Amino acid sequence: MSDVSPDSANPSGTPRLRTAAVIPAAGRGVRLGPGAPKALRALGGTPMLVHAVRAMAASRAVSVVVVVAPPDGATEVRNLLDQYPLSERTDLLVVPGGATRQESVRRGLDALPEAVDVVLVHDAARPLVPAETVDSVVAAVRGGAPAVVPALPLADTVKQVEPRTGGQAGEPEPVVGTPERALLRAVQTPQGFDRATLVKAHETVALQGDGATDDAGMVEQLGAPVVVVPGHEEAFKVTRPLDLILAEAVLARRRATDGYV
Ligand SMILES: Nc1ccn([C@@H]2O[C@H](COP(=O)(O)OP(=O)(O)OP(=O)(O)O)[C@@H](O)[C@H]2O)c(=O)n1
Ligand SMILES: C[C@](O)(CO)[C@H](O)COP(=O)(O)O
Repeated sequence: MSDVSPDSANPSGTPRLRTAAVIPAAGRGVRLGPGAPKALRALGGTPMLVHAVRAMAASRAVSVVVVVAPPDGATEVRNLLDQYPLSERTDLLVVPGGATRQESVRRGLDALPEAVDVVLVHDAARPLVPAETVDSVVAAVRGGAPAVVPALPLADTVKQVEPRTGGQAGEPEPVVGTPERALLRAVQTPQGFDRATLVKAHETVALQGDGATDDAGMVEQLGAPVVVVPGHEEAFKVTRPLDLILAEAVLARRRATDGYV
């Protein structure tokens, strides 16, 4: 088993290398519908972002959390998070985000303390990821994988289509293939990385202007290996209104059975 013990000073007093979680939370949440930025919307009466920060801090491997706030909202987010203090072993930083998820993650990476060698990138929009999933991602990175992705097999058959851009919504789209479902995985976060690998991916791929939808995709473009570990069905992303209903139900069950706050 790899070392996922808490980060702290070692007996000689030299700071140990540390694991940080960057939480991009600067999106609007257009698909969720009108309202406050998605990360600040309530889930069980508590902002979704607070659940996501707690989910990262619940892993004893994580000692630094960097929240990437909406570009004009870093002070507001800092003040909000100060109302939900974390344990003393977790440092919290808040920085302003950018226009795209990729840019927001890069700003989070720029804020990392020097001693950090492993970085998790976790969507604020996945507030209910269990600590075991976080731990298994960190363990795989500390075990030597430069990029680790939690993922689940697909429940639906997937079709590749020729998209009808500019046409009427709902216009039939020709199917051009059916990928073999057993070879596919639906990817979640936190994705875990050796820091140097992720920084290089962000420098290189971002410069090429490629709009990768996840961080591991950028590492793939570098040609570095990426591995998948089992994800968790409760690590789903709150994207559309129905997801919020599901998240409320999961949270209510946890509060009733696990004493979850
Ligand atoms: N400029 C952006 C865009 C997205 N994100 C973050 O990236 C995560 C995953 O993105 P997604 O669920 O797509 O969030 P939104 O971009 O907010 O959603 P939408 O596309 O519906 O607007 C979210 O935690 C979101 O806050 C970010 O930090 N900066
Ligand atoms: C990173 C991610 O959550 C992995 O599934 C996903 O790619 C984010 O995509 P989105 O389009 O920003 O929701």
